[in-house]
Amino acid sequence: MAVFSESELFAIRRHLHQIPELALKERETHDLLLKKVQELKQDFLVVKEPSELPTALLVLVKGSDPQRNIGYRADIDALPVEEDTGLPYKSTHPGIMHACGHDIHMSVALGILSYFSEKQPKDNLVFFFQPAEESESGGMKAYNLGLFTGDFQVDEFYGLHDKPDLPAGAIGCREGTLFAGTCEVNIEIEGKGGHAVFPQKAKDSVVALASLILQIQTIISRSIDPIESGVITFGKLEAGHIRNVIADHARIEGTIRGLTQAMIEKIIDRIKEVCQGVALSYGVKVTPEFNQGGYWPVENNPELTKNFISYMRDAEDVDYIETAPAMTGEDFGFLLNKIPGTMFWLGVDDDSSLHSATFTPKEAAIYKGVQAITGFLAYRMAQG
Ligand SMILES: CC(=O)N[C@@H](CCC[C@H](N)C(=O)O)C(=O)O
Repeated sequence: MAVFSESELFAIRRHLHQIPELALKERETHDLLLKKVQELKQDFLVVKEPSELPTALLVLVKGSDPQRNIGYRADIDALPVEEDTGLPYKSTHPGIMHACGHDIHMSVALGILSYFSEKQPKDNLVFFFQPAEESESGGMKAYNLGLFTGDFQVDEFYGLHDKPDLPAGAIGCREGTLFAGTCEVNIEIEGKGGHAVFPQKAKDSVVALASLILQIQTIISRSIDPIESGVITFGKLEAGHIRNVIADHARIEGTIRGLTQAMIEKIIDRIKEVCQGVALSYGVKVTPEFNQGGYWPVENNPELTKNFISYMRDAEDVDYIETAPAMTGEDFGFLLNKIPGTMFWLGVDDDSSLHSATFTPKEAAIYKGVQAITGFLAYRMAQG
């Protein structure tokens, strides 16, 4: 029954780090978050555990004289990455790791929540611990299930992502687009198998696939305006069974990135055309499939973001850094399309990048983040 101290937040973060879980399976994480919320003073708190999205957790902090409901979102899922940090508190779940720093996001949110559980806010605050940011569009699911209605309605939303190339605790932001929109792309190739030495009798899906990948990569260099830019990465490839049988089937899985929805749509259209061309050239069937879900470009609301930046820039204890747009994606983009708000970065100072097995964010960022954001929320509420 007190505000979590810096050392308590470190302990919470380490515990969360040890129990990473994949999208929509964040049961242990949910239970730990709930336990921590239950340790707080309950006078102003209302907890919602939606059965339709069972690993999500919403906590309302009732304001003393509410003019609006301010939302704060922290994502809670982890990635299928085998941790290689050597940390004494490393993941205890084989093959799964908080390699995107959502353990930091959750700890910061708990720190802010604990502060306002003791010091009642003026406005209502809605904390949303969101499952499934890395895949499965948890933010979109929550919105479409109507979780932000009634007492949990949100008028403006804020949320952060950690950033390894900013100093620990620094706040980064920009007006306009902060994160790219993303779209998952899977492509199946159906050819005809046969003996390795009779290629003329087969339709080789591996050769078609090799050509397809190289041609698709030219979309970025040849089909789009270099000033606007985009990314296509295939991170997974499957084909064949053995060296001396021509593979009848191949499949690739990738991700498309663009800073505008128009760019994503342009890349999708060109991929479809290239698939048709490869199908003709190699006599194979090529079937692309696209899934954008809730990973829309993260577009910060102009007024709210100007206000956020103005506070962070002027605040004495905040190291504010203007950042460029990033090609990372975030399903907070969907929520910000429905509810105005601001996404921003929290520096965690590490040489390893997000999603790497050695990613080791600096814990010093947690408390600095809590202080900067509680300061901002108090300022925002005082604006009337
Ligand atoms: C912050 C971050 O790293 N987010 C992920 C989101 C991935 C969304 C989607 N499933 C995709 O891969 O296209 C990212 O990879 O940027």
